[in-house]
Amino acid sequence: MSLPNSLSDQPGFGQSRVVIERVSPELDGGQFPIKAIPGDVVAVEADIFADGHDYLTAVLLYKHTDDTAWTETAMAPLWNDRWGASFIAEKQGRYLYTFEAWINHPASWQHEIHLKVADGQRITSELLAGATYLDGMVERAGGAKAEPTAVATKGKGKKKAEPIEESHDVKVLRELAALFRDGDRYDEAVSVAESDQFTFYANRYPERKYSTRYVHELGVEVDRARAGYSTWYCLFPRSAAREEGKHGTFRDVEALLPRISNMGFDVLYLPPIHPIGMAHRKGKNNSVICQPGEPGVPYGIGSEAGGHDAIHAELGTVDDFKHLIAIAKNYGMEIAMDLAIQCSPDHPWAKEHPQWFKKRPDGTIQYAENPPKKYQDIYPVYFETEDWQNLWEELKRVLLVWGSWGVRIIRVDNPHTKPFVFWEWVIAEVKKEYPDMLFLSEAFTKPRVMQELAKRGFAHSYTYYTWRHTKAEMEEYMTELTQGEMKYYFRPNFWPTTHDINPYSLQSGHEPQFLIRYFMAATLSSNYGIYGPSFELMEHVPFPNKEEYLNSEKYEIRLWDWDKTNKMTYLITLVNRIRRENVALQTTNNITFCTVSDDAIMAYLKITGSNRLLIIVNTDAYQRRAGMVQVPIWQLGIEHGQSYKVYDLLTGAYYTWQGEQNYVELDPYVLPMHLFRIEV
Ligand SMILES: O=P(O)(O)O[C@H]1O[C@H](CO)[C@@H](O[C@H]2O[C@H](CO)[C@@H](O)[C@H](O)[C@H]2O)[C@H](O)[C@H]1O
Repeated sequence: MSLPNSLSDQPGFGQSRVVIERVSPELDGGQFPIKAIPGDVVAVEADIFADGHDYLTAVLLYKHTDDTAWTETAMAPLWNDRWGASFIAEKQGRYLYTFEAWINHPASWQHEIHLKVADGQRITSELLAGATYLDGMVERAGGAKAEPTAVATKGKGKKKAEPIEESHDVKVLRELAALFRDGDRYDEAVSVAESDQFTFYANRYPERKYSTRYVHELGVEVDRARAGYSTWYCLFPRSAAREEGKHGTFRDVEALLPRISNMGFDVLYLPPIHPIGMAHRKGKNNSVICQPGEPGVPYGIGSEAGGHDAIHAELGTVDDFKHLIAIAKNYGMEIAMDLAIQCSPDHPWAKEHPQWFKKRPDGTIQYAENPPKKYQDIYPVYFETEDWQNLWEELKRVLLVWGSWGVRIIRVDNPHTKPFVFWEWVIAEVKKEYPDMLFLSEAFTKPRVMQELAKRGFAHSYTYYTWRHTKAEMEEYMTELTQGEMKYYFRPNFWPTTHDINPYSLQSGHEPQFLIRYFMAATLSSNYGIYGPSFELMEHVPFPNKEEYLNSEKYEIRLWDWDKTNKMTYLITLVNRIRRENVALQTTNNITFCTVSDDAIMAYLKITGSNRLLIIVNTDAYQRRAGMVQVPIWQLGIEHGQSYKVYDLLTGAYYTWQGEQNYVELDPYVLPMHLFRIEV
């Protein structure tokens, strides 16, 4: 908008008195969309005010980008010039929303006459002003102007206008205007002027000539439901065989699907499945020397057999992979692929597009690093290459090939070492072809960088959950994720461990600690995942002095005991079932922490509609803890002194509680958690 001293010739510029600002949500001045899933209520607010004391009307306008017309909904004043409204993002895709507001002169007029009449003043002149408002309403209701009743026709003198069938509203409004002008019916006119009928018509046919339209049209990116609620299981397909020393195949993975689906997982994430290079191939335990026969790291992508659009032959063929995707679908599961933009020196790109790799002055290429980690078996791709357009197009092509195989979820390895603008472009491009595609950002880095990736289009993001342990840390982190601006665009995906991270907190192998870490991930966040067989078996032996696993299957084929069941597999299966049956666990931001007298017991309410859960966990894996939980009964519609039942969905136990303060005791060696459904 130009400055006032430029005396803009924009129509209405000098007459628009309403200001619209401090819109929420609005990300970075409208640069990025907020996120939703179909059916979400998008609640918005703005400061809307004008000079003087006039009454205002404000509307929220929204539309799906497939629609041409905007839908309008009235905004309600909240407090101190803050206004609010909401709409439902019904379908997938992009919605836009903005605001418009204007001075509601008839409402201001009506308010003033109320005061004058109450003060005993006569309002004859005011009624005439009211009549002109009604004339305006007549016009906007589709009625012809009151005067003149004849129209001029060029060259033929005056001709009588054809009588037009007027609408009910027009007739009523004309009658009211006549009434306001009829000095003999003063009392009747005053009563109409003060009536709801007048308010109704003033709102139905508003004068919007000098309205203010908000400067931005803001976006809502609506992803499919799995963006909001998903349960991930990671496995290396080459370790899916049931025979020592045998390379696993996609068919072996298919054989595991019934088990993984019975445990309640709906996304099966596979680390890279492409040919693995020979040059600088790594050996067992991250050794830079590879012994003959060692399989290398799946992230060392590319060989003579192909690159990112090829499949590692020992796993199967493209058709086998498509078959796996189809069978997984029968079990209600999706396969997520891993995008790692890097190349073994043997990758076809290294030979065909040497300009995509940065050469050092001596002509060699520096291997990739994520300090302090060294990835000596791969070249990083050089995004500052002069040939960047072709590089981007090739990466997009790869993703479209994966889409053509039926893949609709992609976990992206280290996205934070590639330009943000690339992600924004490629995600949008791929979604044009495959609107269902979801991207998970595996960025363990600075907060601002993680946030920016989410804003640019990643549907899910890895988080710091893995390193948040105490009740205080957990509450603080959850508050940051769910109460501030991040709640609009950053969907956390909680992982207690990953194939890269064997956290110090779990290296003791202490079972209660594993159970607690699992349970919190699955109940704090609607999206969570586990590094499958390793986590189930509570694998914990570290590579010395590192947060990594000894004998990691990143470097070797492992034989897992897929038949093993234990307390962890039991808890996982049960909690995943509870997550499916309780909608309150299918959203992350519906959380309220409760005060507990013990500093290790954490309690949180999760409420969606009538589904009300109270989750209590002892974060101290070594000691029995007890304390009083303060239940915010006012949020639950429970009266002081009223008793209510809490039903533990984990154990089947019922407790009768009363009022706000209730006693809990949790022994980590028995079961360090409650998952209560509140029944009033
Ligand atoms: O850097 P991160 O900790 O986020 O880990 C991710 O990226 C790594 C590089 O792709 C990847 O590392 C693994 O693959 C490398 C290339 O083959 C190899 O040199 C590393 O030793 C191995 O850990 C890691 O698995 C991935 O999740």
